[in-house]
Amino acid sequence: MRSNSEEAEFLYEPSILKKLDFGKARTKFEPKISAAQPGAGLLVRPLSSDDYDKGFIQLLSQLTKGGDVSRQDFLDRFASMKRCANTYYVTVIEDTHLGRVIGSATLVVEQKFIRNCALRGKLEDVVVNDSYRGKQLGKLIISTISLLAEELGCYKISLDCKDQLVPFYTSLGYLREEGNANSMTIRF
Ligand SMILES: CC(=O)SCCNC(=O)CCNC(=O)[C@H](O)C(C)(C)COP(=O)(O)OP(=O)(O)OC[C@H]1O[C@@H](n2cnc3c(N)ncnc32)[C@H](O)[C@@H]1OP(=O)(O)O
Repeated sequence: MRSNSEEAEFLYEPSILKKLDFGKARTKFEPKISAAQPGAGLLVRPLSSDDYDKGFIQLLSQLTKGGDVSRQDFLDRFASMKRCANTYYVTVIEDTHLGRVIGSATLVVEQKFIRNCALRGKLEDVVVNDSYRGKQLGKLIISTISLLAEELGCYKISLDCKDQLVPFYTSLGYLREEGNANSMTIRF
């Protein structure tokens, strides 16, 4: 499970992304793209331990407060996520010409006892670099995560988002279920 760079490693096995059937995606791509064929100069892959140097943390700062994450902080968190096997699927889009991470989203797979020890997916931390927006890459990374959740056997996937993004996620198959669409929070 090595990435391109000699010592770098992927967070999870990349081959699973090639298996995803974009014929089952809940949106249309025009022109057609998929995780296996995202377009010239782009690569959809798991987060790699060398992505600190490819601008991953700067990308996340376009989503929310990134904070002052050092290379060691990044590597420690990467290793900690990797130890939680089959749980964290941080997935990125790389501009391979520039060697920069320009999109990211995370699937968290929660293990449950209910529903015969089911798995539930959560979509987290979706972001596309602002100079790459409007080119279907948001749709691509979210569809990748949704199909990955299905491939891994999750019985559902859900997300929290701001009101203004509801139409966007609705166009990707996410629904506000009647009587069950509240997200509640305590902030610390
Ligand atoms: C669960 C979470 O993580 S919620 C947090 C989501 N992330 C953010 O808000 C971070 C900042 N925003 C971004 O990174 C991007 O704007 C994203 C990820 C929301 C969308 O990325 P893009 O690459 O621009 O999306 P993409 O090109 O696939 O857009 C697809 C469609 O959604 C629409 N869309 C994109 N952003 C928005 C938005 N904020 N509100 C409503 N519609 C939107 C586009 O107009 C487009 O519509 P079209 O197909 O009819 O032309």
